Amino acid sequence: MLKTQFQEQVAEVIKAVKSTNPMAGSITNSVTINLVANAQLAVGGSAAMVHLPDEGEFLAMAGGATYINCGTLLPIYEATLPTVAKTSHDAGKPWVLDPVAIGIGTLRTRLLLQFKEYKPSIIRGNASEIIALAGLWQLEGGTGTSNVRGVDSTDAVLTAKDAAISLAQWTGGAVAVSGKVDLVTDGKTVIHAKGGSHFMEKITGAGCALGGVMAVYATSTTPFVAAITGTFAFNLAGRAAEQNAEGPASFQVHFLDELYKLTASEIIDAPFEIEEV
Ligand SMILES: Nc1ncnc2c1ncn2[C@@H]1O[C@H](COP(=O)(O)OP(=O)(O)O)[C@@H](O)[C@H]1O
Ligand SMILES: Cc1ncsc1CCOP(=O)(O)O
Ligand SMILES: [Mg+2]
Repeated sequence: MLKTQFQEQVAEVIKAVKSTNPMAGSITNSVTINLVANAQLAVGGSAAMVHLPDEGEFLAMAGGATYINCGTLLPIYEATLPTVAKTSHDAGKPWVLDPVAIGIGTLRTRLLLQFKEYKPSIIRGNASEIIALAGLWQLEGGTGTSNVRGVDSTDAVLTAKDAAISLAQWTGGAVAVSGKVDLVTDGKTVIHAKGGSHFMEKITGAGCALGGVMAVYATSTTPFVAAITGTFAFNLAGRAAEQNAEGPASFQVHFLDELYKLTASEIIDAPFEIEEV
């Protein structure tokens, strides 16, 4: 696809979400739940966070897409997460997976393994998480969880390229690897997108919020375009927020303002390169 065709589709979904206020429900971690909801609202979406299986199922059917983030697991999630993933998959509804902290504990490993058959429409993670998920699913480019050190990446984004491509080819959706330069792929085309801010590594939840925002965009376009749109929005808003930030706390405040202010005509300024696989 041509660069201008991506830009047109990204501008379209930015406009559509602002005018339709689509709902994307989330089952997400207790550390960053508030930032996720605020980021979803800032771009024009509607947020709803739940923990229980029947409530998750309800949101999956009522909303346009669902976000699952396994950051802080509790025993109830053993029932909730597979129910929501299966409901979304069987209903043909898009769902976004953030495999936060893959490798910690047996429940997380079991759930992430189970998600393979429910084919998340978008998988979003940092490089270490994407490599580890491909490893868990026994796909090319994946390895064990040896480089996962909690929730932060110890790998460079480009080292996760093969893992991202094989995950996308398995799901038929999109995979986004975040970092200084982000990589988004649908298994055929790879987008390399620049921008953002070093402050995004100094606040917790930039990645979680990005997954939640991708779910909002996934209500209104293809998984690949939704993942690209979220990535561009965060790169532009992060870059702009840094101009007025004195540290991580003021950065987070400015970041939400910049996400809110971002328009369809500005998003076409997001810098990116296209690579065909
Ligand atoms: N050093 C950086 N420079 C610019 N943007 C960054 C940097 N690190 C992360 N980001 C941005 O922060 C967001 C979250 O990415 P990341 O920090 O990799 O996720 P996670 O929080 O899951 O580890 C993405 O939008 C990414 O582009
Ligand atoms: C710190 C932490 N611990 C468990 S989940 C979580 C949040 C991780 O958020 P992000 O990956 O977006 O920085
Ligand atoms: Mg993360």
